[in-house]
Amino acid sequence: MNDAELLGTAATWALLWEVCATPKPGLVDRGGSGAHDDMTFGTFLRSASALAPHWSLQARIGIDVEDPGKAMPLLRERGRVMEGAMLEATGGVNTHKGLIFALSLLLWGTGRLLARKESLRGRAIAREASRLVSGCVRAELETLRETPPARPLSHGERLYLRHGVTGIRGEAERGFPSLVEQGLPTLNRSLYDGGTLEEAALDALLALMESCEDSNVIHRGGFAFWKERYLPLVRALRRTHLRWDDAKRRALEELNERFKETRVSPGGAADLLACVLFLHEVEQIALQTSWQQ
Ligand SMILES: CC(C)(COP(=O)(O)OP(=O)(O)OC[C@H]1O[C@@H](n2cnc3c(N)ncnc32)[C@H](O[C@H]2O[C@H](COP(=O)(O)OP(=O)(O)OP(=O)(O)O)[C@@H](O)[C@H]2O)[C@@H]1O)[C@@H](O)C(=O)NCCC(=O)NCCS
Ligand SMILES: Nc1ncnc2[nH]cnc12
Repeated sequence: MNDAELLGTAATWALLWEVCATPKPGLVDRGGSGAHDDMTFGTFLRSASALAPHWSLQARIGIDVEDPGKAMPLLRERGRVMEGAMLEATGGVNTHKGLIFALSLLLWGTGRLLARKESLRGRAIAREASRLVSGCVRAELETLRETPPARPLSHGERLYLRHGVTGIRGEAERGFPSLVEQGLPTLNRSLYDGGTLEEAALDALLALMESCEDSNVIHRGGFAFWKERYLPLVRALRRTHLRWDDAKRRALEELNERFKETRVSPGGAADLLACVLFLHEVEQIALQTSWQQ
């Protein structure tokens, strides 16, 4: 396998682990469909399979194309092909749209560092990736105030205009702070403490739920719900259950039941979890190959 193919495999591995990790509150996992009535575990496997051949091409752009201004249109073009493949595989359901965007940026960042023979640490990859989207909150969201488009606004765009929520764009532009300051360190700490990869992934998911502006939760539950109910609930669960035991699993299952009733889905945090798993896998591969750690 060449470097781009190896990175593509790491991306698919991350998508599969994200959906397999169980129990996830409100999300699709091996136990069920959470708060979703239009997708199942099988839908995610189909989506991940359809996306699998494309990730190495995004990594290849990273290895070959140095200039972010030249790389971004190429990544977008491939991203649109990927969205088409996803929709075809899932019968029109949006399983991984946000992730196609975020992971394509990270694959480019990883490819760049590889080409420059620099250290492949998660933080460095995220910083590099953010160069692709510098100024995008202003360019894509703030300008909506001055020139509203004729088409319907996306959930993310509407939430920015109403509440200043920057969602995935803000996360990417700021160098993915939820990934590098919360998700990845939490995953590593949990593994260091003896947790399984699944337990560590669930710990990372909770950390991401508490730290990111999840436009999926906010659009489904409302801004006040997110700030006053959802965030305190997640914070309390994390503080009460520091270690893995039956009580912690039960608490996650109970939260899943609550989210199912209220249709709350932390889809943005799920996408970021796949990104954390990808960064973790890249760091692991770097330990075992000639890549710089
Ligand atoms: C920039 C794009 C990602 C497109 O943005 P768009 O404005 O079209 O979409 P958003 O509404 O902003 O949401 C994008 C998806 O990103 C995920 N997400 C949300 N918050 C975060 C976060 N804080 N960090 C990371 N990721 C986040 C989220 O994906 C999950 O939600 C899916 C379900 O979403 P959706 O269908 O909207 O929700 P439902 O409730 O199911 O819908 P209804 O049935 O009620 O309608 C779930 O599967 C997760 O994957 C958001 O959905 C990019 O795609 C794009 O257009 N790029 C082209 C332009 C570009 O490149 N711009 C550069 C910008 S920096
Ligand atoms: N496991 C999951 N469930 C629901 N939405 C998601 N978006 C990304 N992963 C997801």
